[in-house]
Amino acid sequence: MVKIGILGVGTVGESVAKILLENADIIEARAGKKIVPVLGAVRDLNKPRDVSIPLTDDPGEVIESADVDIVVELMGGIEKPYRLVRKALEAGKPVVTANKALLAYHRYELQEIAGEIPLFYEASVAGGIPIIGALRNGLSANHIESIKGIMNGTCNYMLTKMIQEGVAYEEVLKEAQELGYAEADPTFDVGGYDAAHKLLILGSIAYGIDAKPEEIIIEGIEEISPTDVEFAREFGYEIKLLGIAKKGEKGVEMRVHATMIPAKSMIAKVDGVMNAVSVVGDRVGETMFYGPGAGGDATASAVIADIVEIVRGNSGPMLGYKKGLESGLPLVPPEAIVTQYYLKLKVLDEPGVLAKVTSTLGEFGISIESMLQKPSRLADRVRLLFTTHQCEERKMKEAIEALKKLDVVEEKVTMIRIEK
Ligand SMILES: NC(=O)C1=CN([C@@H]2O[C@H](COP(=O)(O)OP(=O)(O)OC[C@H]3O[C@@H](n4cnc5c(N)ncnc54)[C@H](OP(=O)(O)O)[C@@H]3O)[C@@H](O)[C@H]2O)C=CC1
Ligand SMILES: N[C@@H](CC=O)C(=O)O
Ligand code: NA
Repeated sequence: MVKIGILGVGTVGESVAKILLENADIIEARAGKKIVPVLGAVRDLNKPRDVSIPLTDDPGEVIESADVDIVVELMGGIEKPYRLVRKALEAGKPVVTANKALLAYHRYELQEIAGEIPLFYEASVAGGIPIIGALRNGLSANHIESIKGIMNGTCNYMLTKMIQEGVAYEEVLKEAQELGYAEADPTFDVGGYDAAHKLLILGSIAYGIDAKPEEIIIEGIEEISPTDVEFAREFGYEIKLLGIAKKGEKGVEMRVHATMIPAKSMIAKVDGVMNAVSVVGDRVGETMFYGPGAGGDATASAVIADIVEIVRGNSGPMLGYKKGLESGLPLVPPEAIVTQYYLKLKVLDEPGVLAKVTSTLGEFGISIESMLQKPSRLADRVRLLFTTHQCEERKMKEAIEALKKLDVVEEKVTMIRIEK
């Protein structure tokens, strides 16, 4: 029998304990051994729970208990779980975690500490989708060309409900929290940070990039308006919060932001809490992984898959080597990324305005791909919408500052990156 200790018996932890108990027969058949949750740590021992396992309010007790063979970390946070996971590994106990914030900051230190002790983290990226397993195992023969996808269930659920049903931002965020999709601090979701944590984990497995969240572009969905969605559709695009990691001549681009993607693409059709990640390998070509990105049971499914792997005796390097993987490709600095852009400007409706705007873009070497002019609510203003050909982020940022200084342009200029 293998005994499991769970740090955090909340949305995911509770589901893990329940599934281990309720699906014990099938799990035992697949793992080859009985797997039993024996102890959980929580903050509040008096809170009602949906599952009955022994509880403590001292996480250290779970790690130290001679009765616990594998430690599962599902409490969230960064430094506290780091200390606990480290302690468990140093005590020689395998660890499973769903904590992407922890891994975004400490994955390489933990890989070092773990050594031969298994440290598995399938649930940390795209919830129930086995994307870590796909990269570590199924696609291990490939150099990875790109990884692109919807990696935050809360944002995709919110965008879908806001766009398709017109539900207000605050209301739909509350729904996502009640459904157990959102992080303890939901600004991690809507601000793009959670998707960035996941992207960094994938970027380490695919490319050996040892970057921190502060080193990549992270933008959320707070600024996306229904008007942008409507205009995006006129150009044939949908808007999704994407994580993108792409190998190019200068290294690896990594970024998270609201993105205009062709309405006909598969990812554009992914709605609600579902995530989808496209991985292009140099030998296999494009592969696509789809499934629930958040929620107790879906996430617990991935956590238990890791436990089963450990019980079967699998391990291997947690991420792969830090240096030397993909010839030590560097991270491309945010200002050097190259992509296409959508711009929305409100301008005075008078002769010569369009020329001023297009010549300003031209000064920064930005070439216009298509343009639309739309009436605005104010009679003396119009909206100009552009999509551009590829240009460097630095040039686009400089051009936006120059546009804002034109006397015919109103202060706010909306920019959304396009990914084809
Ligand atoms: N929810 C989801 O869909 C997904 C979550 N994750 C990750 O899984 C982890 C858990 O998420 P989730 O289950 O949603 O979070 P919850 O907030 O629902 O659960 C957290 C649990 O940890 C306990 N806890 C927190 N701090 C401490 C502490 N200092 N000492 C003891 N116990 C503590 C809480 O106790 P108490 O119950 O008493 O408050 C609670 O039981 C996070 O890292 C999250 O990012 C990953 C993928 C999907
Ligand atoms: N808050 C996250 C949970 C899963 O990782 C999300 O919404 O995707
Ligand atoms: Na996963």
